[in-house]
Amino acid sequence: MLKAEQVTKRFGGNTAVNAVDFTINEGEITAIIGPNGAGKTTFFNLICGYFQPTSGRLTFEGQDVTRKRSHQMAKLGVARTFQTTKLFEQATVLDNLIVGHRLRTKSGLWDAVMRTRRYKKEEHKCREKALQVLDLVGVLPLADRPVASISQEAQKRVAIALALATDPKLILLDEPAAGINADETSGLADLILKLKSSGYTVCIIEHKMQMIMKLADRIMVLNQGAKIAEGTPQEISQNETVIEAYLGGAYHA
Ligand SMILES: Nc1ncnc2c1ncn2[C@@H]1O[C@H](COP(=O)(O)OP(=O)(O)OP(=O)(O)O)[C@@H](O)[C@H]1O
Repeated sequence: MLKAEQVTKRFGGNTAVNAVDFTINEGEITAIIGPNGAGKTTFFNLICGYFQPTSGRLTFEGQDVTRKRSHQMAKLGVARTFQTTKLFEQATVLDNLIVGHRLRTKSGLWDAVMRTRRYKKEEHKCREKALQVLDLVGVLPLADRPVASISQEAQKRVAIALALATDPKLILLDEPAAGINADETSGLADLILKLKSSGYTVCIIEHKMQMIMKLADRIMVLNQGAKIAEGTPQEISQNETVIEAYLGGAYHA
């Protein structure tokens, strides 16, 4: 579905991503792991068009997308989640979804002020879509609650719903389980498996190794910008280079 060939991103003299070859297969859960500063987030930002590579090539469903911007990648079907801090805390869960979706639909200010037929039709569609994705991520009963009043885990589900509202084929999850407890993490892992069984392709950055080992079909390991390994969870957990660079004693303990 998505292919990176020799993708490199430099910031001044710092090579954040260094000649990475990588494939995301349709229908799979692919994970990117690696120590802090390894280049994981930068790689995500390259895939979804927030950054353009310094060199190398990206293709999505056979189309060259190396120079595409984020709104173009969103249209092609690539969405990423943001940290929950990007939610409007005082607004309700549903309004967060509607505003997020409206930012991506077609009506302009004129339509909104005049409440044209197009605007009303889009508004209705946004609302329907919002309710549908809130149901999918399991927070529909919280739709009318202000975001500030719901749990961290529920907020993380809302952040995922926000990405799903754009109807992506590929969804990129950036540390979805950061800062939540073990029970909540397991609930979130179930949701990610549900996304896969609903037909989404998932790529995930996560530090919680147990979760990744359970979820991922394939894992890529980055270290200092370079890919040092790629394989199934079992292959990765036995890979000497990975154990040395990242997993260390902590994983085996
Ligand atoms: N916008 C930027 N401008 C300059 N340097 C950047 C920028 N974004 C990232 N970097 C640098 O690129 C390198 C890789 O950072 P990146 O955030 O991609 O790593 P990461 O693996 O996601 O780390 P973490 O797990 O801590 O989030 C770091 O040295 C970082 O300082």
